[in-house]
Amino acid sequence: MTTASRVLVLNSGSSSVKYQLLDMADSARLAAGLVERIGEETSRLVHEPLTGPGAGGGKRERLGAIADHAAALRVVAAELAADGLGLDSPELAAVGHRVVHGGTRFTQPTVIDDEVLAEIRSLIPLAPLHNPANVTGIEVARSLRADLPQVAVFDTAFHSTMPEHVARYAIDAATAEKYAIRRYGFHGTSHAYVSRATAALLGRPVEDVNVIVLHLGNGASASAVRGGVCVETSMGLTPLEGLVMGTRSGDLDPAVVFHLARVGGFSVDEIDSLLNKKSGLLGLCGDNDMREVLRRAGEGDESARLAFAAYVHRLKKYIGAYSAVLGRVDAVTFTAGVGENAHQVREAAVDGLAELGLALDPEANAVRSSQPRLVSPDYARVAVAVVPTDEELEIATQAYALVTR
Ligand SMILES: Nc1ncnc2c1ncn2[C@@H]1O[C@H](COP(=O)(O)OP(=O)(O)O)[C@@H](O)[C@H]1O
Ligand SMILES: CC(=O)OP(=O)(O)O
Ligand SMILES: [Mg+2]
Repeated sequence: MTTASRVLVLNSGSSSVKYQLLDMADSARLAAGLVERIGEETSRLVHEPLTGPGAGGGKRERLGAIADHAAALRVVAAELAADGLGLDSPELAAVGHRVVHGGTRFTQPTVIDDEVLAEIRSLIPLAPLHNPANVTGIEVARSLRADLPQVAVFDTAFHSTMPEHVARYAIDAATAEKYAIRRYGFHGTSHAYVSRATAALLGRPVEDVNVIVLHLGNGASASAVRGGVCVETSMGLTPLEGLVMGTRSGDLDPAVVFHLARVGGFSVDEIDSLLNKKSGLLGLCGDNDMREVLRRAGEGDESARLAFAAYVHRLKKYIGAYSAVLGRVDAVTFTAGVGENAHQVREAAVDGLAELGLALDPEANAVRSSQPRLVSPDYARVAVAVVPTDEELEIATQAYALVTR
């Protein structure tokens, strides 16, 4: 039995790496940071040691080009080492990796060996913005510390409980089977963590609570969770389906793709890039950051107002749809960058849904806080909650449970 109780979590996104070092003996955060704008001239690292000699000194920032994820991870390792928290530490029990796509095979946290890594690599076509960065994270961590267990925690895992008739697309069954075409769902560690935290906030057992979770970050997804079990989610084969996102379209008529190809002469790659990188809020108004959209909309900018209205309309549709899926809803919970911070989005999404039992307390909704909280009045049949997500803590918890089992 090992006494090592620390877990380093790497959450690699398409152009960023978020990381945390946690001590699972008491769930304490020992260091945290972020590298963003990887691949650009203006890359930025923010590192905060929360223990050891560097603690108390606040955040350290480094600016300057970081070419790719491998370079970013080396910089992260060096920052941690500078505080005596490097990968060579004997107190490390594991590295936990967020892996976005786990396909049909990975529905549980998994210790990574060569074969598992090859399988994660083979899923790159289903998550081209995410899985390559996840693979790089695993390779770099292994190269720095070969003896340490590396654990993959999959975004798709929490959604693997969706019933077959929810997960299947209504297309030819043999074709779907041959190409593994079905709805997988993403942001699962966040939906799992936030749905549990919502039950705790309501003071009720998870088994008794039905929650609609709205994870609104750069990528955005909704899920319907019945008694702690996911029964429906808005993302599908890839993280493109569903809500309007920062740069992704979410739902559209698939014939848009044929039309662009036949009439517009677009290649498949060009359409992929259009829908994943140049759509959503960015496509509608030229800005993908909700802060900027809100600022411009507040100044009367028409395209920003349109983008906001389209974003909120899609949210409302999913709240309505998932109310029908669940039958009884106890809470609607907002999380991630937009959900936790943009009170205007929460207000507009819930507006007009009194018949579904939803109402907001405007004063509570306007309060800025990093704590889980209710923003609905006591009389509301359905609670509206804001719960900060913590994918890193959830990944560390799952990874640590696996390696100490
Ligand atoms: N104060 C704020 N008001 C509105 N939106 C915000 C605020 N802070 C962050 N955001 C939004 O949150 C998004 C990032 O969310 P986050 O959950 O960190 O995303 P990801 O993990 O996908 O990178 C930003 O693009 C921005 O639009
Ligand atoms: C799966 C997904 O969309 O992740 P992110 O929001 O980090 O881009
Ligand atoms: Mg995220």
